[in-house]
This record gives sequence, structure tokens and C-alpha cells, in this order.
Amino acid sequence: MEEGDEEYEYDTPTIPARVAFRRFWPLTRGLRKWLLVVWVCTILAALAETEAILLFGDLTDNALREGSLAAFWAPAVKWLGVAVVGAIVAYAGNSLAAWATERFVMRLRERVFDHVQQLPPHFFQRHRQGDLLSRLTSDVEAIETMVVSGLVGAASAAFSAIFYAAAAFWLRWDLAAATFVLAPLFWLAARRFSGSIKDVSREGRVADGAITSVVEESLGNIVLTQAYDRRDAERRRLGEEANAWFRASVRSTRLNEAYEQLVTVIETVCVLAVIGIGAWEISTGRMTLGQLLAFAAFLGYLYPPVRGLAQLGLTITAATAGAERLIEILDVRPSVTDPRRVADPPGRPDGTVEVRDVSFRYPGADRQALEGLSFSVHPGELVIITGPSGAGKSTVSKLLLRFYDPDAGEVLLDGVPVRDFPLARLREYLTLLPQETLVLHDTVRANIACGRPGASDQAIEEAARAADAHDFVVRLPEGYDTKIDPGSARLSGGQLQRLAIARAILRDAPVLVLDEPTTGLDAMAARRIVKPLRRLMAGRTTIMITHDLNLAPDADRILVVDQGRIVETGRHEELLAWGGAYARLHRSQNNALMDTGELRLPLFVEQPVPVSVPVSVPMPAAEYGGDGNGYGHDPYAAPAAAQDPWTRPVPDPYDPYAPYDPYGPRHWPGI
Ligand SMILES: Nc1ncnc2c1ncn2[C@@H]1O[C@H](COP(=O)(O)OP(=O)(O)OP(=O)(O)O)[C@@H](O)[C@H]1O
Repeated sequence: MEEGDEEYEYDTPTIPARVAFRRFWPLTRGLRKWLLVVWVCTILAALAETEAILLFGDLTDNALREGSLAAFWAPAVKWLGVAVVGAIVAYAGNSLAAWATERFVMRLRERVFDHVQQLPPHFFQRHRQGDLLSRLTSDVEAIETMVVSGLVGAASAAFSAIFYAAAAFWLRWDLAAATFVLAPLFWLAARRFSGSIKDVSREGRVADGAITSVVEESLGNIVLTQAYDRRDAERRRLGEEANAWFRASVRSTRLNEAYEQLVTVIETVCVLAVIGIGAWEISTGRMTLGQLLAFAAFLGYLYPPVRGLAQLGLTITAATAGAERLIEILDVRPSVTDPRRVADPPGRPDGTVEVRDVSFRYPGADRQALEGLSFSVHPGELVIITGPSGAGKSTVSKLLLRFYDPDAGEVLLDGVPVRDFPLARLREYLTLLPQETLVLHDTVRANIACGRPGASDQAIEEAARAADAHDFVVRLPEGYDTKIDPGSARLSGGQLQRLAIARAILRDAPVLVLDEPTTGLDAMAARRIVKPLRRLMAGRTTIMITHDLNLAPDADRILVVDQGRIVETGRHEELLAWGGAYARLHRSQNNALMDTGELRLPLFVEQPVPVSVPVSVPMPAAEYGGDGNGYGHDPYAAPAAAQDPWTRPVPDPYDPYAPYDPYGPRHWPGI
């Protein structure tokens, strides 16, 4: 296992086949009547075969043994008729069965896919994508084997076995009884193998998911692989998973083969018993050769369904391993759902956003991501949320869009709690421009139009013009009809970002949440999107989460967040004049040192008390023991008088020789 694999949580439940069957049976609603028709066809086909075998015995005794052509015609015509009817019925039954099984697979796949799409972001961080893919493909098919094919197969095998057994009894009850004494051997053999087959099937499925994951992750990271020549490491990673799959699949074949061969031996014992008893009966004149041949033919037909029934038991047991993996996913509840009582605000909201005393901890995390956060933004205002990495900025956007609900406090849109809006409606009112540019594997036109499905070509083009995207789009080989994909080399990061802005312009939501709109762009590209961003923000409530303070002078308010709390609030100039955390962030950005561990320490020198700092007029330096370089103004810095031997002076972040202490400013390194 590679380092980091333990991040993925697998807690697959172990469940019996019966429970798994009951869980998925409701999905056959609407298909059941067709399954009934399939069974009827199966019964008719089995009846036709039974009749054909009896006619074969008749032909042997009356036409072949006597050598009479006259005795041939009547049973021959009857046999042909029965064969044609049997063929038609079998064709209809099998086609219908295929239709029903495929519909079931489609339905189940849609259901699981739909469910997975509602799961919270942290679910996808804990499950490898390749493993999810394998669950959506092969595990879904395994359930089909268990619920539909298994049921139809079991019913048809059972009917066939009953008919052939009845016909065998009718022909010679004593012979039939002798062979049926041996029938439980089939069942015992299947029972002996079922546990091991389920275990090995589970191992195979997990390995299958792991292989898909490694391939998917490796290809997704191809630049890293090639640039750092990680081919050997990646090959080893794949090799480990492939080995697990290899072992499971060889063991599975061995078990199945051992079972098959054991059953063949049991069958041979049965056939020899019949021939032995038959020879004795013919020698005493109590049986004809035709009867013995017909009886042997019945046995030939009887064994496959009996064998099939036992085999089916094994297949269903193996498929249960797939069911367990799907149930594990289906049992994960979405972190947010539509409200039972739906708020119906009259028309489009104005876009007043209020975050009221919100606290939030990610599921499974050991510390709060946000603590007692409060702020509000009015229509037309731009509020920038900034702060060091890991401060909780993106978490704010996740709560606004309701990817999660806060543990305490409330997020409100036009005074209505966001949890009272239907999710689809809420996300129509709040548009998110996430950190990574999301691209559909489709044309440029479709990528913009997904902001507002059904938008006219003219509206799409207008949005592209407003986003400064039109000019480069028309220069693409097929203009708006050029296909792009997430890894597209055709478009630069800045161009993709402008497409995302066009999409947001077209969506025309009253509230915009921009999460690091310039991340990953170079200075030129970042500057290139400032104008389109301004056009997008005009007249809307905008909350911009960013490290990039270029747009800060435009903001009506800046919130500086650290460790889940707002530590400073104010306008750009006010905060600069205040000389606190924001001023240091701003200076550090200008020094192009943003976001390094060294900088992180002196920016926020001590844990602040959980209050925001309304900034109006900067305090005189003397009052705060100011040292003239701005650091003395930090209300969170330890006052000089309070320093004891366990603390040390706050180092100057711009002093290249200042010591770097990874444990923070309150500890001496090494003590
Ligand atoms: N899915 C998650 N599960 C557990 N903890 C998480 C999860 N996502 C984020 N966190 C934690 O929550 C805290 C806030 O994260 P967040 O992504 O909001 O920070 P940020 O300020 O946006 O950082 P950055 O500027 O680097 O994007 C961090 O300590 C982070 O480790």
C-alpha cells in the first residue's frame, strides 16, 4: 500500500445474500409482470423439451427397433412441431429476460449515480474515484446477476428440474428414485464451496477497484509522473494491486473448477447407477431399450438445471460481495437534503447574505473549521474574505452554497435560512466560481450554456463578449462549436477562467461566490480577468475568497479570517493604516512571499480572542507600545511587558535572518 492510502476509508459491511436481495428487489417494480412472462416462457420451453424426449423414446421403440418407416412420420411431425414451438417460446423468453435485466441494470446504475452525486465533498476525498467507478460498473452488474438473472435462472432451472424429474418418475419411478437418492450430493458440494467463493470474489472486486483507481490517478497525474520520472513507482503501485487481483482471480478459477469437476464425478456416479439398474431391468424383460435411452436422455436434461441451481447459489453468493460494496455507498447519507417545509420567497431574492454566528467542523475532523463567524453582505456590495492558507475561507463558500449545514448558527439569504430553500433553487440564486475551472467535455457553446440551459446563441455570445472570451473563441478551429475537455491543451488557464466567467454571467444569479478566481493564473492572465470579473460582479452581491489582494481596493469590506474566526474587518485603506494582520498579508503579497510557512508565523503572532476588530481610526503607536514598524499595532501581539522567558520577541517577517520556529512564537525551539 502506498503512503497515504490509509486516508481512504473502507468499511464494507458483510451481509447475507437474502438481505442484499431484499434491499434491491424493490427496483424490479414495473418489471415484475415481464419477469412472470419470462417464467411462463421458461415453463413452456421446458414442457416442449420434455415432450420431445418422450417422442424420442417412442421413435426408438416403434420406428427404429422395428425398422418401420410408417411408424416414423407421425411422431417425427409431432416432434418437429414441438421443437418449433419450443424454439419460438425460448426466443421470446430469452429476449424478454435480456430486456428486463438490462432495464434493471440501467435503473440501479442511475439510482446509485444519482445518490453519489448528492454526497458531500469529503466523501470524494475519502473514496478513490477508480474504486467508485468500479462500483458503478461491475458491482452494479453483479447485483443484476443476483436479483434478476438469478431469480429468472433459478425459476427456470427449478421448473425444468421438476418437469424432467416428473417425466423420469413417470417413465420408470424405481430408476428415478435410485438416481434421486444421489441428488443431495450436488447440494452438499455447492455448500462446501460457497463461503470460499464469496471471500475470493470480495477480494477480486476490491482489487479491481484498486487497479482502476491507480490507473485513473496515474493518468490524471501524468505530468508529475513524467516530470519526476515516477514510472517505476507507478508501475510498482499498479503491480501491487494487479498482484492482489491476480491471486484472487486464480483462486476463484481454481475453486470454480474444483466444484465443476466434483459435480462431473457425481453425475458420472448417477449415470453409471442408471445404466447398471437399466441393464438388469432389460435382462429381466421389465424394460425396453427405448425406455432406457429416453430415461438416460431425461437424466442428461435433468442434470444441467440441477447443476445450474447449485451453481446459481454460488454465483449469487459471489454477487453478494458486489452488493455489499454498493450498499456501503447507498448507506452514506447526503450531508444536506431538500427542506420539508419549502420557503417560497416572492420572486428573485435581492441577494442580502447574512452569516450569523456560524460554527462548523468537517465530519471526522478534530478541530473546528469555523467558529462563531458573523458577517453580512448587501446587494451590490463586494466583500473580500482573505487570510492564510487553511484559515477556513473556502469552508465559508461551502456553507453558503450549502454543501454542508453549519453545526451552529445560520446562513441566511434575504433573511430566509438557506436550509429552507430547495437546493436547486438556492444554487440558482447563488453562483459559485470555484478555485479549479470546471470544464464539461463538450463544445465551448455548451460549456457557457450550462450556466443557463436553453439560452439562445445570441445570449451565449453576449456573455462571452462580456467575459472577454468572444475573441479567442472565434479564433478556435470551430469557434463556439469547438470541443474542449478538462485536460484541453487548446485553452490556457486564463481563457478557461474567462469561459467560467461567461457561464456565470449567463446564469445571472443575484449572489456570486468567487473562490480564488485568480489562483493558478500568472500575473498577466490574472490582470486579464479583472475587467470581466468587474462586469460579472456589477450589481450583484459578491463574496470573493482570495489571497490575491489586487481587487482589495474595490471591496466594500475585507474580512481577514484566521483559524476559523474573523480577526479584522474594514476597508482596504483602513486595514492598511491599522497595520495589523491585513497589512502584513498585503506586504507579504507584494514581496511575493505569500503563503509560505515562514510567513505564516509572524502574520498571526498569537491566538486572537474570538472577536472581530472594527477598524476605524488606527491607534497611536504609543498606546500599543508601537515600535514604529507597524508590528506594535497588532492587538494580538503579546505586549512587551507580558513577555517572559518562555516567549520570544516577534520576529520581523522581512528579516531574512530571523529564526524560523515551526512550533510557533510561544515556544523556544528545542525546549
Ligand atoms: N473535507 C475536509 N475534511 C476535514 N477537514 C477539512 C476538509 N476540508 C478542509 N478542512 C480543514 O478545514 C480548515 C479550513 O479549510 P479551508 O479549505 O476552508 O481553508 P482555506 O482558508 O480556504 O485554505 P486555502 O487558502 O489553502 O484554500 C483547514 O484546517 C482544513 O484542513
